[in-house]
Amino acid sequence: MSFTAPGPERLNSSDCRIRYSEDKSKGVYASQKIQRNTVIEISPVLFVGIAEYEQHGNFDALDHHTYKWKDGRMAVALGLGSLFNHSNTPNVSYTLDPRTDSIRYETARDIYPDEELCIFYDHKVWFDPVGEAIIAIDPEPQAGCEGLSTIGNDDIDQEMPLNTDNPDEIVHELYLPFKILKPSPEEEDQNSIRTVLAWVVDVPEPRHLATLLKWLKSYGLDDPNLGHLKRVRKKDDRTTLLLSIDPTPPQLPVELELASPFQIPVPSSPALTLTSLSLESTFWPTFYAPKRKGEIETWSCGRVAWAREAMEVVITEALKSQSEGELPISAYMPASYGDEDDKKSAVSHDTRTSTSHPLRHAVLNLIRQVANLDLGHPNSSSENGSHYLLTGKTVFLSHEPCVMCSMALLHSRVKQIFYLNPMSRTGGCGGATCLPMVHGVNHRFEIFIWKQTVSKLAINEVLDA
Ligand SMILES: C[S@@+](CC[C@H](N)C(=O)[O-])C[C@H]1O[C@@H](n2cnc3c(N)ncnc32)[C@H](O)[C@@H]1O
Repeated sequence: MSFTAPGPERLNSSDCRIRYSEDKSKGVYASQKIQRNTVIEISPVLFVGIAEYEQHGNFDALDHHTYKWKDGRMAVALGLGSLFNHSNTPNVSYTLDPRTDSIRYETARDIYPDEELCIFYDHKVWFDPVGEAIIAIDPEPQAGCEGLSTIGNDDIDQEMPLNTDNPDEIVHELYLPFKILKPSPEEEDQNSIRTVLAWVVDVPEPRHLATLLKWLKSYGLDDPNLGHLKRVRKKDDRTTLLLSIDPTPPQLPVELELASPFQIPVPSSPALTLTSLSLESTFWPTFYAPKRKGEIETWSCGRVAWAREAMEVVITEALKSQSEGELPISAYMPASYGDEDDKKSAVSHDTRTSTSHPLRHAVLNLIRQVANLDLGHPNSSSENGSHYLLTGKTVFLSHEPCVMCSMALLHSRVKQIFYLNPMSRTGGCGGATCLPMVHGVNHRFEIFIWKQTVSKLAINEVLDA
């Protein structure tokens, strides 16, 4: 029997062919250009019951061609379905259709003649994948194939090959190499509204308002920190003007013969939801800015490539740390994507072992390093601790930060963090707790969890990372 016999000429309407390669044996290839989102194959499936599979399927060649169906049965895809090879950057997505007991394969991008058509099996595969260029694959090969990743609906996560020709092309959330931890909407009540004390004054004569508004401006009291609040409140025939949030009362123009200003609590930020709008407006009329809440920024190919590169640095640095006798934990703050003026970057390791100091975590070392960088800068300001601030920056981490480090990141005003290995027992960003989402903290940052964990960097799960 020949293992290099060409497959049949025309297999389906998309004219896909079977070809052989030394590394992967059979695979599916395009023989002409295929547009993105084209259904190239619908494979009916044959089912193998769980008991039957455990007795037989587990041990024969079919094991390499089975899909785990959502009800636990194993499914053998007929047609081309069993011949798609795996890629971490697949160009074909697949969905299981329980109504018709079939699997539908669709191109995730434009395909060119002679390109191999690959699907994404799972983050852990049981063989050494050939031709992968992206970050370290979990090296633990599994004894047998336990089926391709469990699929049961359309929400399978897949990575899309990045379009290097067009770095601005938006990558669909489904194809991102990371998950976005979305905060659940906060329960809002009167007590959850954050307020500051502001000076206000009653203005019995509405004609004085214009004079007072001009006066506020000339005295520099048109504070941008009050931009989320309306200047005037009209309630029950009473007109009140917002003056300032300074600790001392402003000196009002005497000729207007106004009563003394007084202090009241006003919301410290704009209303992000309609509920908070009505709650905040009971304190003082507030502007509604719904877009700012939980707004998830879009990810372009260029930005995803930047994040991948940063994760590669994190892995390399964590392994370096390990080779130096430390824990394999690292943190990396790259220059911000798309900001040519931002050159600030820093990388750090966990140094608990060499320093015999329990607080020398990678994150704390990173923040300390940034502080040192900034203190050495001629324009640095150490006022209010601002020299250690990571405002607007992204930090990439080999592990989910512990509660202490999560709090330090929160204080540092970091914009977002990415981490590889979750720490379910000790993590402060989704594991044991999620500090940026705790009620009452004064800053929130976005959390992105890389879909692929790296077992080479595994540490004891009760350790603080
Ligand atoms: C569903 S089959 C795919 C078709 C298979 N190549 C064949 O000739 O029958 C899965 C098997 O293909 C091989 N394979 C799939 N993707 C591969 C990859 N990226 N690198 C190496 N081998 C791969 C592995 O041996 C795996 O068990």
